[in-house]
Amino acid sequence: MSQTLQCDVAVIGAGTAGIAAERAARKNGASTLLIDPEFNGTTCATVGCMPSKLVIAAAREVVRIRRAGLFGIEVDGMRIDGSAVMQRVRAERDRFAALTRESFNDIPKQVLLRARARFDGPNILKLDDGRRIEARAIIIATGSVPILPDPFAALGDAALTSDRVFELEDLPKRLAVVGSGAIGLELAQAFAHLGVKVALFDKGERMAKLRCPKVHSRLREFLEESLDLHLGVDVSPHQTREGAKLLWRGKSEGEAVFDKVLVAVGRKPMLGGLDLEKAGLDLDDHGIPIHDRKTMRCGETAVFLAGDVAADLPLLHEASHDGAIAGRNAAAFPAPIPVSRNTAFSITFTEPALATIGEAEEDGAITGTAEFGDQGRARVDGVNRGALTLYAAAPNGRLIGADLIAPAGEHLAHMLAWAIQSGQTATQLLAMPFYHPTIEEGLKQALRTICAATPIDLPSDQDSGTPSGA
Ligand SMILES: Cc1cc2nc3c(=O)[nH]c(=O)nc-3n(C[C@H](O)[C@H](O)[C@H](O)COP(=O)(O)OP(=O)(O)OC[C@H]3O[C@@H](n4cnc5c(N)ncnc54)[C@H](O)[C@@H]3O)c2cc1C
Ligand SMILES: NC(=O)c1ccc[n+]([C@@H]2O[C@H](COP(=O)([O-])OP(=O)(O)OC[C@H]3O[C@@H](n4cnc5c(N)ncnc54)[C@H](O)[C@@H]3O)[C@@H](O)[C@H]2O)c1
Repeated sequence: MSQTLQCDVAVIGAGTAGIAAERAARKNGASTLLIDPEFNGTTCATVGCMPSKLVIAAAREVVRIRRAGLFGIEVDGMRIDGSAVMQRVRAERDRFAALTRESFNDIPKQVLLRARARFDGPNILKLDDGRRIEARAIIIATGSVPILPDPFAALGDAALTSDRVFELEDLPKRLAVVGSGAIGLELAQAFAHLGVKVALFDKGERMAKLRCPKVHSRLREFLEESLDLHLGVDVSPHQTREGAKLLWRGKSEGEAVFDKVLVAVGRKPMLGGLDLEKAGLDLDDHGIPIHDRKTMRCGETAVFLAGDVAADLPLLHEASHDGAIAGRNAAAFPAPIPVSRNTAFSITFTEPALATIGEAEEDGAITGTAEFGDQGRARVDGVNRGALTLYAAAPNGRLIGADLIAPAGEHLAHMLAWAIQSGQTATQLLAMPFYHPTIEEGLKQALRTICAATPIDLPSDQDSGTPSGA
């Protein structure tokens, strides 16, 4: 007879969300089980955030070296050793992945079950090693996987997804990137800066869900400095003796042959093989269990979601927050405690960084814009390019969102997300200290435009002028 294990909370998937969920449930007094077939490290460490940022870090050094001439510094004989670049990416990536695996040592041994789980009833899981689990509550934290449409899969080894791209032994000579979401933008531009001949394609005309046309057109301009960009096109791939041939039709037409094609057309929640129909869950039109983001609970059931599988905001910090919420609420089942969620924001690590924060649309929203061409500190550092649009609510100028592509963009994005979450108005932000000369001073222009559109005066003890180069 198969062994049956019992626990308060069973967590399926030991990624960022699952680890956080198990930890939160155990901290809240629940007996837990954490199930994963691999315990191989998270998507973030192995094939996601960290290896992609390692490629970008190498590319950033190239950009800096190329910029040195601006300061009167000539760097002769720069040579990019593609194999060394990719070796460092993998070595550092492996270190991050090993650290994640080591963190499993902090979890009591009996909690970890190396197996693949599926539902056998609303509170019952069946493992592929024959064991069964009866749990008071179950958290699904199985992540997401890259989408690889059949015509691209037919390219065989020439087709890459983010799961395989970091395994490249060397930089390809010609790379097509299909999809201009976060993965496509980051990797297309980074590989282009590393000397790869890159073409980036998207069937849509708006990249990275940007709302501000001005910020979008600056992104376009910056990308086109190093790669060929084709938006609004249908791409069809063909395998030829010379390599992978792509034909595209739509807003532009053409064909070209590439050594590799990075397919970055989105990720799908990993729900296949879970036998969800046995869990008694209501699904939405995309097959995702309907859940409440404030509790991560699925309807009135004892099942919770956490991380990419929930398909809300497939980002690392959201996965770990989902996990903490789901874990605590699964432990407290059947009395979950709703929480309010953080201001949504995403940063795409292009050069310069791109960010969308909060909301753009609201009745009577006021906008304020800033450009970085003449911004003091940005000019000093030779990074004076970019645009920023702030969105604020009428009538008092409370900040609700922003789109930006700007120097120090990731830091500006954090500051703005924190200001938005704490309900600050443009006037209140302007009353904060701004050091000089910094890129943060570049915000003043946009904040002042918003203040001017509200009935609330600028703080009377504040100078409304601009120090030299601010
Ligand atoms: C290339 C790339 C770059 C990224 N860059 C960033 C970034 O810069 N910043 C950012 O915020 N986000 C980034 N992300 C997104 C981020 O990596 C994800 O949002 C996050 O890793 C999701 O974590 P998760 O716990 O939901 O999933 P995962 O870490 O994938 O964990 C899911 C786990 O579930 C297990 N599992 C699946 N099915 C079963 C089953 N039936 N039984 C048991 N276990 C199962 C899997 O083995 C896996 O261990 C990036 C993603 C990619 C792909
Ligand atoms: N910096 C970061 O935070 C970061 C970095 C990388 C990934 N991520 C996460 O990973 C998720 C997945 O990233 P992604 O870039 O794969 O997906 P995405 O959903 O963000 O973008 C996919 C893009 O592919 C396009 N597309 C879809 N089908 C196509 C086709 N057949 N031909 C041409 N274009 C097509 C879409 O129009 C879209 O622009 C992101 O949503 C993000 O949450 C985050």
